[in-house]
Amino acid sequence: MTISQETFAPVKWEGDALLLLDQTRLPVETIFLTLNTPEEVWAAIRHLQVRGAPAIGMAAAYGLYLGVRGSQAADVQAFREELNTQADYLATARPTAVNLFWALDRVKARVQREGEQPVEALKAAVLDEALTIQREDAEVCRTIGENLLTLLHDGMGVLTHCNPGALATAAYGTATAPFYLAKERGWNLKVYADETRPVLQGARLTAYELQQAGIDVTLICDNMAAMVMGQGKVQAVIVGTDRVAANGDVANKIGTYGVAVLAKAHGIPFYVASPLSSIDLETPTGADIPIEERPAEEITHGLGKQVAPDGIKVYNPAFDVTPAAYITAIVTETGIFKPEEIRNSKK
Ligand SMILES: CSC[C@H]1O[C@H](OP(=O)(O)O)[C@H](O)[C@@H]1O
Repeated sequence: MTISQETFAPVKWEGDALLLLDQTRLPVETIFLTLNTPEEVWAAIRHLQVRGAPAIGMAAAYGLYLGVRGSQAADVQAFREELNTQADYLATARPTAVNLFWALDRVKARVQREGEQPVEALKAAVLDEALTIQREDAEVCRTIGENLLTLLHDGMGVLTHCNPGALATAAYGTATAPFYLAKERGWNLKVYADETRPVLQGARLTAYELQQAGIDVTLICDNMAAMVMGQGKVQAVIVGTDRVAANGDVANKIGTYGVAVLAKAHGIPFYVASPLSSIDLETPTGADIPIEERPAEEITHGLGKQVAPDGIKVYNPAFDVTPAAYITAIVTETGIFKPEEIRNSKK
């Protein structure tokens, strides 16, 4: 690998502050923000300065610590109430990626497990759990990559959508993890990255991180995916996810459903890379996944340039749901699963 995974770390706890790589500035500028309050973390998540399900969870966990590190709570109960208030606030940043809620719940459960400790010890436990979430995510993503590699071979063409990359995780990414591991093994996978309108995570982030790592990546417009598949350039599709429902339906960046239909039409396997932290067995089906709608300006003023008439009606769902029937397999750190059997991934 020509570049360290550290380069892409979306968030870093350094000293006594949260450093956040502002992903709205990539690929042209590499700007790190120092965040000191939960309000700043909330805004960074909402405005996609940090994005990607695992990275959102990590940022929220650190945001929770920023919210309680100054607590003057007189006892454990009062501290827990403050913690819950901050968690409830951070949980309103974005609705679809279950990792946001998973991470907040995990920190709260850690404090619950600590029992009757001095408040200062509980604060330390909050930070420790946030650090642990980030540390574990890197290993989870590498394992997902190793499991995905068993489905691929040297020289394959693989299409991906949005940025399920190192920038969305602690390292390696989920769907991009096999690309990095293949590079380490000397394989030459040919990656086709959908630009992913309207926010262009594929063009701005996936193309950037894979190119920086010396991986063979070709950027295409979303409307070119069918042609690339029809030309036989793609032998597999791998995408990330923001939430997997109990029946194997998958919420992911808008446009994923269309790619899955195209893959099926071309007889191309469609894999979803998902850490267990993105699998939500409490959500029965894809129809129950809240889909975030984002500002019209993301479409009418793409990257600041007006491209549509004033006052035009806009529909801007940030995610769609791919039915389990279009998914060949969901690949987690615990193995490779048929979507309808995703419950087994957590056994
Ligand atoms: C590995 S999770 C990445 C996931 O998150 C992206 O959405 P957003 O950029 O809006 O946070 C997209 O759905 C990716 O697949």
